[in-house]
Amino acid sequence: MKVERLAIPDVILVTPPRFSDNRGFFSETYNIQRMKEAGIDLPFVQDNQSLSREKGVVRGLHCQLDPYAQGKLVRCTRGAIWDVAIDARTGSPTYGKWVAAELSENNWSQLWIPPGFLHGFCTLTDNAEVQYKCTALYDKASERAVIWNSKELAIDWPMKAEDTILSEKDLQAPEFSEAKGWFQYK
Ligand SMILES: Cc1cn([C@H]2C[C@H](O)[C@@H](COP(=O)(O)OP(=O)(O)O[C@H]3O[C@@H](C)C(=O)[C@@H](O)[C@H]3O)O2)c(=O)[nH]c1=O
Repeated sequence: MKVERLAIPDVILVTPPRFSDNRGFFSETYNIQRMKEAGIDLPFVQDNQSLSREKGVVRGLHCQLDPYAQGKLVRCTRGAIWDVAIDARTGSPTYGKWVAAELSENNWSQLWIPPGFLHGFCTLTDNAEVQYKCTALYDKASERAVIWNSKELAIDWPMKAEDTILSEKDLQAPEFSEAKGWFQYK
């Protein structure tokens, strides 16, 4: 399995092998031992899947507060997305910095986003299907969001604001300064 630590080294891009033959392919998309060797060793308790019908859908930037803070292992099984992780851990040397990776049905990569990060993505194709494993259960009261195009974060999204589609909730999210103190760097 290919393993790459990104500019924020706690964020890890992994690419499991795909074995192709005349029928199609086979792939171990999650193997606890290989993920542990890659540095992803928290237990997962919930699997999620979303479908975004159109290119330009933005979901995020989302997190849950402790004790429901979630690590997420994200992949794209249909189409392509641009996935972004933002370090929101107070005291972290990379606090307020972001990293991104393209995840697609073609490159077969998965992005590990630890607890204490905000997460979001935009779809690069129509009908983008995203599946991700989470280390904590959904807890509505613990959910928090930061605005996707935060001036403070200056995320270099690969599309213009006028081409995006967001939920009402995400359009009303506050600036990153609101996230101060949500998480501590451990
Ligand atoms: C996230 C979530 C939502 N829901 C419900 C609440 C709501 O009625 C409906 C849609 O929820 P949302 O609009 O929050 O879905 P969405 O905007 O796709 O939220 C997701 O965005 C990405 C970026 C993440 O990182 C995820 O953790 C999650 O926050 O699904 C659950 O039942 N369980 C869950 O775990």
